[in-house]
Parts: sequence; C-alpha cells; structure tokens
Amino acid sequence: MSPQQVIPTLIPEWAPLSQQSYKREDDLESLSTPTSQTSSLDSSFSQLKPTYSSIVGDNIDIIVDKIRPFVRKITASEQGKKTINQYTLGASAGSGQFGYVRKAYSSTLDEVVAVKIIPKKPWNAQQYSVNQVMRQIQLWKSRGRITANISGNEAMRLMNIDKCRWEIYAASKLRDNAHIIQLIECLDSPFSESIWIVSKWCNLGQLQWRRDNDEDILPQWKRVVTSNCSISKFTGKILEDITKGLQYLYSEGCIHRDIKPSNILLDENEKVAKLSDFGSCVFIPQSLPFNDSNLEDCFKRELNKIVGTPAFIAPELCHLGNSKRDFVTDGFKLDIWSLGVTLYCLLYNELPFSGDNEFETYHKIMEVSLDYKLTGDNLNDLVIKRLLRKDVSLRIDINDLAKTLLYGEYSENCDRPLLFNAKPMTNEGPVKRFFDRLLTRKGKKKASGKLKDKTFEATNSKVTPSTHIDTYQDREAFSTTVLRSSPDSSDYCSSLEEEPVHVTNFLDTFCGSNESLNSSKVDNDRRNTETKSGKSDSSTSPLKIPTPIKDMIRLKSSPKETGKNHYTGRSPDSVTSPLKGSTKENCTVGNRRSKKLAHSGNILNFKAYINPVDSDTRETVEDVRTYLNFADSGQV
Ligand SMILES: Nc1ncnc2c1ncn2[C@@H]1O[C@H](COP(=O)(O)OP(=O)(O)OP(=O)(O)O)[C@@H](O)[C@H]1O
Repeated sequence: MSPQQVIPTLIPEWAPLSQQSYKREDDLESLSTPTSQTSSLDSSFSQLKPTYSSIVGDNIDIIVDKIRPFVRKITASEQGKKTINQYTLGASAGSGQFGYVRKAYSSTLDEVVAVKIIPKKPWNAQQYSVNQVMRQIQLWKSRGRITANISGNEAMRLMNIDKCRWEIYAASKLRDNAHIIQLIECLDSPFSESIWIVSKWCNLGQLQWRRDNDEDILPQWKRVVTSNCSISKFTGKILEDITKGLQYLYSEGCIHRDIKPSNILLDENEKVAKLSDFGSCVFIPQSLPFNDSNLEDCFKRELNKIVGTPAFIAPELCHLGNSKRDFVTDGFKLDIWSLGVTLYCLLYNELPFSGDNEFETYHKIMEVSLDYKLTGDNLNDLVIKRLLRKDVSLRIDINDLAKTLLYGEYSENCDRPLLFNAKPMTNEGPVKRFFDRLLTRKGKKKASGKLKDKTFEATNSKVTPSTHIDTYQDREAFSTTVLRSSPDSSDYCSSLEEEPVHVTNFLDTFCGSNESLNSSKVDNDRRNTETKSGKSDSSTSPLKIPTPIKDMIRLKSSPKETGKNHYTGRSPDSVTSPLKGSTKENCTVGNRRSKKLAHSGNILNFKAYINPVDSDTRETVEDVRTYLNFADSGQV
C-alpha cells in the first residue's frame, strides 16, 4: 500500500474516496465479470427485489450519523506499550468469527474494559461468496455509492465495515439496561486495518453449562449466585436476568436472533448475566431511523430467514421442506425459544435437540416432543411447556414471562421474583397453584405486542400480519454460527476449559513480550477460530450471508472424510438421508456424543434430503443456481 493510501473507515469522510486506491490488479481477476455480463447485471439491478439488508445499505448514511457520537479517531497507538488511545491492552478474552476480544485498561475510566478487534478485511475468505460480492458491487454501482472499479477485497472490506456499522448501531441503541453489554465507544482511523469496539467488561466471561456430571455446580455459577447455589437457582437467575434483557430489547423493537450461552456474559461484581453480540439482530421497521415503502415486507421476509445457531433455532424456522408459508409471524418469540434452549442446557447438561447435522437438528426441533421432561417443578415446566413450545401461538411472550417472574398473578406487592424465592419449587402454595394454572392455560392467539404502552402495541401489531411469505425462497442462509453450534465446538469447550479472567488479575495478564497486536496474533486467533468452528464459517448478520449449506452444494458434498466417516462410523457411500427412519419415537433427544457436521455425501438434491417425501424430486443444476442466487442476495 502506498503511504498516502487510506483505508475505508466507519466514518466515511475520514477516508475520502479520492485517497483510496480501489483498483488492485492482484485480486480483480477472480471477481471481475465479462463486460457483457456486467452491463446486463447493471440493468437488472435496478429491478432487484429489495431486502432488509439492502434497505439498511441504502440508508447507511443515517446509520453512520447515529453511530458518529460513539466513534473516536485513533490518535495514539504504541505497539511496544500495547496502547491505543487511552487503552492498555491485556490478555485475550476469546475470539468469535469476525474478531477477537481483549481485556484492556482504560486510563480515563480507570476500569477494565473489553475491546473487540474486528479486522476490516474479513479473516475468512469464505465469509462472503464471490456471487455475493459481485452482486454487492453491482448494487453499489447502481446506487451510485461507488463509481470507480473496485476489487473483490476492497468490496469485502466495505461489506465488513457496513456489518460493523450495523452492530455498533444496535449496541449504541441498547445501552440503557443492566442486562445488555454496554457499548463504551469505537476506535477507528484511515490507517487502521481493524475496528475496535470497546464495551464494559464482564469478568466471568460467557455462560458455561457443560459439566462432567449432571449434578455439578460450576464454579462460575457460584460466583454469581453466592448463597446455596443449585442448578435450579442458577437457571432461575439466568432466566430472570435474560428476561429483563429481552424485555428491554422488545421495548426497543430489537430481535436478537442469536441467543445462546456464548452470547450471555456473566459479571461477578454486578452479579448479573448480560446479553451480548448484536451482529445478527434486526429492528422492527418502526424502530429504524428511516423509512422505506418496502421495509415492512422485507422485514417479514428477513424474519423468515434462518439466522442464528441451529441448535437454538425455533421450530417455525425449521420448515425447510415447506416453502409456502410464513411461519415466523412474531420475531420476538424466536428469542424466547432460544432462551428456552439455553435454560434447558443449564438444567439438563445437554442440548434438547441435537442431530448429526443441521438437517437432523432441524427435524428434531420440529418433531421431538419434550413432554416427557415435565416434572411438576415450576421452573422446569415453565421452560419445557411455555418457552420451548413448538406452537408459537402457545409460546409465552416476553411480557407474560416478565410478569410471571416478577409478580405472578396473585402477588401484586411481591418485591422479589416469585419464581426465585428460596422456597423449593415444589411448594404447594399459591405460587404452585399459579404455575399450575399458567402451565395449563390455553395459549392466547394474539399478536406479539402486549405492552401496556399503547404506542408500542400499535407499532408492534404492524409487524405480525399474516401475509404469506415464501419462506423457502427467501431462506437466505444457514447461519454463520452453524458449525460453532455443535456441542463440542469452541463455544462449549472453551466454556469448560477456560478459567474466567479476573479483573484483579489484570496487571498479571498483559500480553507477553512475544505477543503483539500485529497480524500474527490475529492469525493465531483466526486459526483457533477456524479449527474450532470448522471452515464453513459464514454470516449471521443480516448484512452478510454465506452458508455451509451453500458451500456443500457448491462442492457437491460436505467436508469429506476419506474412507470411513469418523463422525458417524459409516462409510460415506452408506449415507443417505439422515432423516431416514427417524420418527418421533426413535429420535433420540439430547444426544451428548461429540458431534460435528456429519458427512452428507451429495446433497444437490437437498429438498429430498430434508424431506424424504419429496425424494422423487431431482434438483437440476438450474435449481441449484436459483437457490444460490437467492441465498446470496435474497433474490430469485
Ligand atoms: N464484554 C466482555 N467481557 C468479557 N468477555 C467478553 C466480552 N465480550 C466478549 N468476551 C469474550 O470474548 C469471546 C468472543 O466474543 P465475540 O463477541 O467476539 O464472539 P462471539 O459472540 O462468541 O462470536 P461471534 O462474534 O462470532 O458471534 C466471548 O465468547 C467472551 O468469552
């Protein structure tokens, strides 16, 4: 890079286009399209169906204005001293798909903070598919956002920066609640290869649930629930805290879409659990700072895309074989389901629905009943019967859940959450009676909006209409977090193995002299992430898309083992539909074996793979291309 060249930034005017050198011969080739194709794409782009993310993209200037107060220029950085502006960097706290997190000390706040460092150029080349990047370039051209030629690498960088803008925008809107990780500020400069997002520090790290014995109480738990910690009491505490967090999100019109243990952080000082990672969230149209005549429709379609982590995805998103219905009518209930899965993991030390691959997991989510887990215990049955309710109209909504936990219908003046009073939950008193009634109550068929706040009620009612959407065609992605969702993935392993980092240890945990902020660290973390999560990482964000499924389709097979498949113990040739022979009766629940995405042979005929009834259907190459097109762009 020449000395004058600047790198695009969160705040566009810090890196004027005139000073950016877009054209780079080295990576143009792979993405450039023949001229004839380009012009036909150009003309077809003006007719493309808009999507939620393309509308956000069209209004990115407004998003930028909203995040501007939170973005500071990097004015001082000393690699030797590991400082950047007022922050002195400490030990690594973990890494995600898009960046890594370090502990840091803020000299202005005089406190420890978390700094998430996201390389502007994506770590994982597969994060964006070539199709997707080309489409984005064409879209930007058609919108006049770029005029010059732009290389694939530069385009991916800009796409990544937009993704960060969205995450920062969400975090900046959600700063006012004790159960949400609070954004402090972001750092960027035209010379920085990374974006730095500074947030409040949670010293106990992500929520851990895996344990050697079902009855074990994890040390992390005892540091949050200090007296008489039990599985039930700790689970109740998480339910209470995350319910408050979700209620706040609801009041802000935000659906998280990736609730799971690794996105819940614990803080020992405040003794609370907090929600983090808003990269996958969406806001209801009425909560967005711009309007667009297509927004309502695009929002509905966006809600029907599979985003999140398979084991935590709600059944209404799992109807892969049925393309003709809009199963998701209340986005907020997606988060309720995922919270239910998280609580189940805490209670039972296993995932409630877990298959050898994504398809089988989705199938189990839809088909396997957990009724046999009902015990009469209030908390357990609340989770099983009201949160993990497959029929979305019978699933408890966030406000009823909050009311249930905080007051209960019979105890208006109760100043403690009823559910979590120290009394055993088998107590036969009014609380038990209340829960009995609650659990047997017929679900009310109603829209999600039930806030006392009439304004929001009116607002929300607009987001749950019953217009049908083609879920199948608009199903853009199998989540980026897909492979991380397997029970033996990094999220869970690290939960078990990593000791939480303590604030008091900060001074002892500075980077060693051989550690640096340079790319070698990034590479290490990236390798860790890739190894742990598998290489088919893709995106959960509404602003990015690639999927393992697409990769499998492209390759005509999933990652193949030579010879015997060591995950399944079957030879690849013997693998047919994973659903074959799986019925409600013989489905195993809560399978705890170590799992990875199983070999799935040739799944070009993926509809049949999902739905054996369709097994006569043969996908043509054209079908697959159509699928890839919609998967890349939400277009058909
Ligand atoms: N504010 C924080 N305080 C303490 N630890 C944190 C904080 N934020 C993140 N971490 C740690 O860093 C890890 C990585 O966080 P990050 O948000 O990058 O990834 P993720 O949410 O696990 O994955 P992804 O971003 O790919 O969805 C977390 O799992 C957590 O252990």
